[in-house]
Amino acid sequence: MSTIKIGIITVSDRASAGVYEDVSGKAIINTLNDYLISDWDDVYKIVPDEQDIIEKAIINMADNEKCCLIVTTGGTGPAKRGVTPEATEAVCDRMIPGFGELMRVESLKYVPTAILSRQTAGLRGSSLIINLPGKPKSIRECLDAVFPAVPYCIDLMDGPFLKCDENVIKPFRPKKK
Ligand SMILES: Nc1ncnc2c1ncn2[C@@H]1O[C@H](COP(=O)(O)OP(=O)(O)OP(=O)(O)O)[C@@H](O)[C@H]1O
Ligand SMILES: Nc1nc2c(c(=O)[nH]1)N[C@H]1C(S)=C(S)[C@@H](COP(=O)(O)O)O[C@H]1N2
Repeated sequence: MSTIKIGIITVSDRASAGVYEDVSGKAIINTLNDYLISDWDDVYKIVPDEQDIIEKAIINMADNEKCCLIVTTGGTGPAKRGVTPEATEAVCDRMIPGFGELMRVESLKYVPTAILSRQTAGLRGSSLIINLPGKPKSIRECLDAVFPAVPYCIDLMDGPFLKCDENVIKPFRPKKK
């Protein structure tokens, strides 16, 4: 069986320049390690807030690395250089707006500025791409909300079966594969 690969893309001018450590990308890896019982490998990249560079990173992880899931962090807000949702939409075949909608609703429990995130999700080939905000604490807040739907989404794309630790996160699969 081929290994499950998951892409993590940190989009931040300062983290990519080494001004600060990328805490958010590592938080994604730690959270997925908590959730998943299945063995998986991360494909990890830090990029600046440049639309073409973000697009190339997503395309490489989807088309070449064959990541079933790609999670981005950062660049989703109204700051002028924030273009991660635009890069995501540009490379996706189809969008799944419910991810962004649910993450914003859940995030409102933590911060009134949750509505500032334009985060979205979409499909490219056999990859699901999900945007998260940049703040380290937003990673778990958002992933806890939407991850229960992720394994079934990947099932429906004929991707690998993601087995989760149900004491940590309960995936919902309406139909057995
Ligand atoms: N990847 C990250 N790792 C650690 N902290 C982060 C990360 N991204 C954002 N933050 C924190 O969240 C704050 C708000 O993030 P902001 O939206 O300004 O993104 P940023 O990536 O820092 O911006 P820029 O791309 O201009 O460097 C930052 O000041 C920083 O403290
Ligand atoms: N769960 C959660 N969502 C959140 C936040 C947060 O702290 N927690 N921060 C908000 C803020 S302050 C901003 S500006 C937007 C966009 O963040 P980004 O530009 O770093 O992606 O995400 C929002 N969503």
